[in-house]
Amino acid sequence: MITIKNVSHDFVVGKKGRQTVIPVLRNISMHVEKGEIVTIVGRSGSGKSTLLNLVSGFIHPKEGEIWISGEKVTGLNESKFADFRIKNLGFIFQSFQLIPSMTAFQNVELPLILKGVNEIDRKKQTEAMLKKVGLLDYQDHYPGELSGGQQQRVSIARALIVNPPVILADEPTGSLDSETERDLLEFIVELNRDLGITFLIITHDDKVAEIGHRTIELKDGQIARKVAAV
Ligand SMILES: Nc1ncnc2c1ncn2[C@@H]1O[C@H](COP(=O)(O)OP(=O)(O)OP(=O)(O)O)[C@@H](O)[C@H]1O
Repeated sequence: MITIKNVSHDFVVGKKGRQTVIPVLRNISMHVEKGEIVTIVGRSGSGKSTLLNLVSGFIHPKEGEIWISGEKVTGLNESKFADFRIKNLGFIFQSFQLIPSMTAFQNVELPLILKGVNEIDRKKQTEAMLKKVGLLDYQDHYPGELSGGQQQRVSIARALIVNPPVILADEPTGSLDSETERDLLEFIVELNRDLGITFLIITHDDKVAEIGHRTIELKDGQIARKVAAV
């Protein structure tokens, strides 16, 4: 489902003439099977977010190739990647990334507008998705009028609305209390089991790492070890 082949990446920082190269990822190769939950752990600065940003196409690897759903995404230009993203990838972020001036309904509906779905179908699909995450009664609430767990559910509904085969999550429970975190992790496991969605999740949190069928540790930009789940 996701194949990362010999990917290396560095950032160049500083003013012209005094630039420094920061090597971040070195020769990473890994594969995520369809229907797997793979969690990526590692200390702060080990390159987790950089790896996720590369898979998401927000940055491009200096070396190596990334394949998603059988398509080589390395080398796609911005507009082709945007098109690929809307069809294939859903995102869950620690900070939810909801649009504050839009209601829960409008936030969830947005990817359908980008995809060109007509208004009647959008309403049907958005309401069905809000029902699925238990928030139909909150559809007219703005993000600021929802709890952290409810906001994260809106962001999951927004990720799911286009039926992506893959969801990429960056510290998905980082802003939640432990009870809400447990609910959300159960929900992710359910989505994986019932809908076969593949998850690639980066986290600091052992409870999140535990839901992975496999956990991969990054250390200084390299894969340190692969741990099979019990
Ligand atoms: N846009 C950027 N420009 C320059 N350096 C960057 C950039 N993004 C990340 N880095 C550097 O790359 C290294 C890895 O960062 P990254 O955010 O991938 O680590 P991480 O494992 O996700 O850390 P954390 O757990 O703290 O989020 C760090 O040294 C960071 O300073």
